[in-house]
Amino acid sequence: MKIDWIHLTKQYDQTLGSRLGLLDFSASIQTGNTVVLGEKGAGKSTLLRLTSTRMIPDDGRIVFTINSDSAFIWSKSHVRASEFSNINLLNEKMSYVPKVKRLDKDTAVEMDLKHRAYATHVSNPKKRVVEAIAKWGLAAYRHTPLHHLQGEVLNRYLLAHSLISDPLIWILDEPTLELDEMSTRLLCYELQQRHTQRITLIATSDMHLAECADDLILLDRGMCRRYGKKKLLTAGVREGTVAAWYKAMQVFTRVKSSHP
Ligand SMILES: Nc1ncnc2c1ncn2[C@@H]1O[C@H](COP(=O)(O)OP(=O)(O)OP(=O)(O)O)[C@@H](O)[C@H]1O
Repeated sequence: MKIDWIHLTKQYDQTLGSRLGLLDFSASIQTGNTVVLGEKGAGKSTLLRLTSTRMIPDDGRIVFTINSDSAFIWSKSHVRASEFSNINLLNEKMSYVPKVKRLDKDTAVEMDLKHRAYATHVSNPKKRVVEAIAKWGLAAYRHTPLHHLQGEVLNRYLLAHSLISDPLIWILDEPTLELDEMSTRLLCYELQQRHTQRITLIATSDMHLAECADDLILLDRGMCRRYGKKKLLTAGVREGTVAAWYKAMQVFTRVKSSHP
């Protein structure tokens, strides 16, 4: 299984000019945990939104290869009515957790998880929902309407919901922003369980979570600065950690931009 991003570009339209989301981004990832790093506005969320097919690239394409018989392409020219059923098939295999502060649905937590389980045709859906509620500490919120969820609980619900379908591709935008230590540990455990057979793409500024990476992508002002195996990239810094490597890259950027 792999994802290839090929010359991906996204520009946001604004009344006072346009803003660059991503520029000519090319990279390729295989099964494992890929962590996307970069400063504010570097393009992390843009890359995740495009990959989740919630947003259409202006240029370039994304190729999702599930196995030798199954591949999907996401590009401007593929967003034609005739191709939508294909993208729906891809979306059944993919879960995306965006950064959200509130949901505007009235459905109760348990009911919504059940809907997701039935809609994605998982085996033994009732058992799966019971397990998800227990695992993510949602028992006290089973009957709570989604629009009442916030902060920590909302984030745990989003993770539980996204995992119900056991997605082949899991996309997480800053998943630990509102998580406590215990839930963060649970997330890291989940990432370790998944990494041999599935793709997980995570944008984060949490260096503890970033250590769960197999691969790293570093974005800088919409462009790919570095990407590759975590082991190889972090071998270049004495501490051998993602945090130390990322800090070194930031210092290097500052020095470079002050001596153009
Ligand atoms: N909906 C939008 N409309 C206009 N510009 C946008 C929009 N979303 C993002 N941008 C701009 O695109 C660029 C990349 O934003 P993006 O959110 O992808 O970066 P990021 O690395 O995820 O940043 P952060 O860490 O702050 O979330 C930024 O300059 C941002 O202002």
